[in-house]
Amino acid sequence: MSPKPIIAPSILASDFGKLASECQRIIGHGADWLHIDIMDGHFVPNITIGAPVVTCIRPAIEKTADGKGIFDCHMMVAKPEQWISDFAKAGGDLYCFHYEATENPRECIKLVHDSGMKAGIAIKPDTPADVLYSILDDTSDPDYYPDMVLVMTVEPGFGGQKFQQRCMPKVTALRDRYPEMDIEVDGGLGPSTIDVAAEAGANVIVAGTAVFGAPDPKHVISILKETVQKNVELWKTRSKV
Ligand SMILES: O=C(CO)[C@@H](O)[C@H](O)COP(=O)(O)O
Repeated sequence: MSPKPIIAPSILASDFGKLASECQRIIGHGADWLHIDIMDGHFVPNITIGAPVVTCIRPAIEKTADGKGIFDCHMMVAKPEQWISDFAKAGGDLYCFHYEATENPRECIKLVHDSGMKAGIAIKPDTPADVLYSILDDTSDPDYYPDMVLVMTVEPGFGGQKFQQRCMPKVTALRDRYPEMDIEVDGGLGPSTIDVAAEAGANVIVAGTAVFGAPDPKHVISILKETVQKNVELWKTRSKV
């Protein structure tokens, strides 16, 4: 099955003073998922929110059968294994941890699946994509297989940074090798950078500043989604060449 376009605005760019209504507003504008940036001050030099805040916003967002309202928790934390059960209880749907933060990524995927959440695995801009190949090539046990890969396009830690185009060859390599995988990109994405990200092969688009800061977020979300959609056929042709 072809990956579908998924737009996941990062709530880091929202007004935290009215977080629940900000989440509702952006879902109302057509966002598919909410990307929730969890930072612990250790893995990255910044602190954001934890599971109690996720618990508070969960009742405000309905999850629908077609996959809207998913809480995509990006765990920029030093010990990803430690928070799995808290985020599962809080209503997280997808728990995306960093490859660089754990000694045993396969075991971490299994623990996330055991908690009832989907598992994502993220790499920072300087981490090569091929570190993931042994995990992604081994389809023998779905418990140990990630549901999504996240290629960071900025150094994790802060919103509002410049998109790093140098990360695109990793997205292309992953898309060509894993045509059905959900591949997320995160950092500096918006109407001016979506073309290269979508052409490379990203289908899950995180955008914070570009969506929450836009006068017309609905328009921005539709540009992002349509651009991914236009590229889905291109990826198929490319991977056959
Ligand atoms: O994980 C991060 C930053 O660490 C991202 O989710 C950013 O928060 C995205 O924000 P923009 O670059 O779109 O403003």
